[in-house]
Formats: sequence, C-alpha cells, structure tokens
Amino acid sequence: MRKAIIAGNWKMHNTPKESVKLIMELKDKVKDANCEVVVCPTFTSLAQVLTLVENTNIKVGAQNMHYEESGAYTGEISPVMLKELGVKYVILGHSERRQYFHEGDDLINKKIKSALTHELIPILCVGETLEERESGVTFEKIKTQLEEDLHGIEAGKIADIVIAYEPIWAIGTGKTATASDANEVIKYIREQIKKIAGEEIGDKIRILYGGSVKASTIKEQMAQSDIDGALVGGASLKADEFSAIVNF
Ligand SMILES: O=C[C@H](O)COP(=O)(O)O
Repeated sequence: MRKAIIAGNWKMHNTPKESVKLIMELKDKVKDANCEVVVCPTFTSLAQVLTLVENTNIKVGAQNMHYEESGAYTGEISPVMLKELGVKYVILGHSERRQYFHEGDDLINKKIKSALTHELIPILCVGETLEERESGVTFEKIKTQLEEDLHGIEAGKIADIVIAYEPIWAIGTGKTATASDANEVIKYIREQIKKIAGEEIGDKIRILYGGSVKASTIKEQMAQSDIDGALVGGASLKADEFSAIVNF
C-alpha cells in the first residue's frame, strides 16, 4: 500500500513573515490528515517554517538545490545545507526550472543522484507541453525524461524517489487534466519504472499528479488506481483550500 502525499509548492511566493502566517494557519487544519503533508517554501522561509512544524505532521521540502556539497557557485544552495536544516524533500526538474532556467535532463540527473546521496527525497517532475500532447508524443517525452533523469541510479534507490506528473499545459492555467487522463499517464510512468528498476519498485514508487489541483478536483484524482497524491501550486497558498485538499 502506497502512502499518499500531498505537497504544496509555494514557488516564489510568501516572504518569511507571510510564510509564518500561512504555516500557523495550516498546522491545525491538517493535523488529522490521512496522507503525508509536505510544504515547499522558498529558501528564505525554510528555517522558520521548519521550526514551526516541529512536532507536527507537516514535512518540509525545498524547491531546488545544486548537486555539489559546496563550492564557488554564487547564488546556489547545497544538499548539505538543506539536510542540516531538517529538510526532507526536494523538488527537482520542475518544468519552471526546465523552461526558465534551462535545466536539462543531465543536470537534473546529477541533482537527483546528489539528493539521494544526502538522504533527501527528490520529487522529480516530468510532463509534456501542450504542443507535445497535441502532436501525440506525450509518452515518448515522458519516457525520455525518465530514462535520462534516472540514468545510472541503482534500482533500490529509485524506490525512494517521488515522481510528479505535471502536464505543463495544466500548470497555473486552471486547466486540470481529467483524472482518467492523468491516471493513464501515471500508469505509463509506473510501467516505465518497472522496466528501469523492476516490477516491485514500479509497484512501490509514489507518483503524484500536479497541475491546477484544487479542493474540487482532488477526490476524483485520488480515486484513480495509480495516482498517489498531488503536487499543488497556487491552491497551496491558501490555508483553507490546501487543507481541504489534504483532507480530501
Ligand atoms: O508544482 C506545482 C505545479 O507546478 C502545479 O501548479 P498549479 O497547481 O498552480 O497549477
């Protein structure tokens, strides 16, 4: 049985003060959740949020990291720094990183390996553009991303990764993929993981859906055979909406 995860990606929203306010509002509202609850604030809010979620059921993730432990990489944050703070998850390969910061699969692969070495759980995002979907190459695109992003990672370690299927056309657009369309792609991802890492790991790995998830969509999404949770952007910025998603 795979334990569901609902993760909120706050993206570049919330100052430290705003983050404190949101987490204080959220704590009580999600305390009885039946899934793993994760919030991913900006780097500048991580320390305060981590302190405030001590002894609660909320875990904390970062939104990105460098693959090196330290060095002359101005403006970057290392896995060692995240680990020391108490961060548990790290989002890697988000389409916004791929699109605006030109992160390629090679780089994402290095980051995933490094996160695993430092016992951070990567939330690896994959997904197709609208153009790719319309020209019928969704599965090919996802297959390539998985093969390249997971290249050279031993099968046993792949089980620790969380994958988020995020069709790019559904992110921040209000256009949610239908639950059955999302499930179809997620099933395909699971099949690919079975090919890469073996049957058992494919059955075990948790795969989330992301893209305009709201309180009104989550029930149907979670009722699908292969969807193990959600990576939530916009709707994770409001305590009432996010807690309604978490308590689906
Ligand atoms: O990481 C989260 C996703 O990009 C989804 O964002 P969204 O819920 O605002 O569409």
